[in-house]
Amino acid sequence: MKDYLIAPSILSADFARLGEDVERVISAGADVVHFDVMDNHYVPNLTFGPMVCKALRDYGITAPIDVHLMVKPVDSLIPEFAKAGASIITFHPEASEHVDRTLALIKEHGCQAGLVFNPATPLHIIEHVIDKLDVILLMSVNPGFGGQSFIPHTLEKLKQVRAIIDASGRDIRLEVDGGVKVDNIAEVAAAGADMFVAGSAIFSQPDYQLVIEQMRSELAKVAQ
Ligand SMILES: O=C(CO)[C@@H](O)[C@H](O)COP(=O)(O)O
Repeated sequence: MKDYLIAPSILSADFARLGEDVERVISAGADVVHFDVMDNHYVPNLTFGPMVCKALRDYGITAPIDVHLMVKPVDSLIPEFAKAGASIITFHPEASEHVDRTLALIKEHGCQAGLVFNPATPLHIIEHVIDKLDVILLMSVNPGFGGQSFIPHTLEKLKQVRAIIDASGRDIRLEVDGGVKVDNIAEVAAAGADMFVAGSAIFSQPDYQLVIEQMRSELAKVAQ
């Protein structure tokens, strides 16, 4: 099977017991912690910042932390998140005045770098910065909230980005975020994604391991 990564979005975790809940989901078989940073400016919701990322590291979380910045401006938070233990930092091109500089800043701070595309954001910028990308994240919902429905048009966009990545010959993860569930993950993988953010699908269930196993068994059905 392809090397697929499952990244639970802790937006849907139990904030009152965050360390415990994140440890539980990683022990249940998740690969990456997806850490949604919202500023009530770029998106209409407010979550957490570098202090909470550091608190998870101090608690003993060693899994990669995938920081998705839904903030504007972006740059001042990058050193803070790198210091706090982020592994991957992604941001929205609309939120940075200088996308190339922001990507370079992430890499200078020792993290993997990625761009995030909203459902209506065009993809043309990728060709200008592909040499600096470790991750491309396609939003399959409008950012700001968990529990929304997957926007079907994302499947076509995933196919386009998969073709761009394959043609580049570069090792770039194609991540998808929003409305990913057991019953659509295979279709999303078949369109080209290899990293799956899932919040409500995992954290709303009593048995995280069962959901993650069901997702992996759906992924095992995808033709290579
Ligand atoms: O970034 C976001 C929303 O802005 C996501 O990470 C959601 O948190 C995913 O939640 P589900 O759609 O899986 O419930």
